[in-house]
Amino acid sequence: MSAPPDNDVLWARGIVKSHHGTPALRGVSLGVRDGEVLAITGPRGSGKSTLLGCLSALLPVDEGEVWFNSSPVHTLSRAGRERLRRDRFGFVGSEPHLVPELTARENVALPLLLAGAGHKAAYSAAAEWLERLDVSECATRRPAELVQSQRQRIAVARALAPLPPVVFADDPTAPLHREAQDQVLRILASAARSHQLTLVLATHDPELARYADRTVSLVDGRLVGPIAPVLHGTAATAVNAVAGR
Ligand SMILES: Nc1ncnc2c1ncn2[C@@H]1O[C@H](COP(=O)(O)OP(=O)(O)OP(=O)(O)O)[C@@H](O)[C@H]1O
Repeated sequence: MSAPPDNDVLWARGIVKSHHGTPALRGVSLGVRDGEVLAITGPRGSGKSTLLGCLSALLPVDEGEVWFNSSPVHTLSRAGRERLRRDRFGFVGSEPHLVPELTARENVALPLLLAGAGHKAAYSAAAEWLERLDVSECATRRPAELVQSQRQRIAVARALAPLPPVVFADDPTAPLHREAQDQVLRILASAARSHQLTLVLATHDPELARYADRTVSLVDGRLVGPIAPVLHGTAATAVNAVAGR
């Protein structure tokens, strides 16, 4: 087994994954560099969510390897994967799953409090992120009192507030209209860049991939197109250089 390159925060090789016998990934190899904003595009059903799930330790792979910071993820137990997700990863899905009993500010402060932050620091960070996401006015309201697009902005604030090393975003702008999509993606990408977070963004809309440093495309469970899977090793250095990687 060869070790992943040092500057890749995530590294996957030959991932195969099926859902109840339906193949979703058919041998995906990919490296994500530390601090990179990477977009994974592809049509509906091409395997984007499954790839994000495998990279973010939500789903165990059927075959292949996934590494995070040079440590294997594919060999972790379920509890180990859960710990990794809780401690190191942030996640924004296409539906905002907020705690209904908590206000917006409490929802955003929650991961910080669980990570051991003091009450004052957690609440002031939460207020700051709500402001950045343009939903300060929602701070003391509960999810049921808000519209879907406000809830989604709060979910984005909650994912970013603890500044996890890697944020996974699976079609995060699905509930938003076009202008808000651009604003939220701009905030996600700029927060990632200013805090040196790695952002892995899945979207079926190639337009939205313009916020990324690099885009890879999935079709039918395979990486395709002009942007090939990231290769490593001496022989690959020239190929990657030509491809601007
Ligand atoms: N829980 C599941 N059970 C059965 N099949 C599934 C499941 N999740 C995904 N699939 C199938 O796996 C394949 C890849 O799905 P996946 O959701 O990863 O694609 P996607 O590119 O993210 O699609 P979308 O853009 O619609 O979210 C599809 O054929 C899909 O129907």
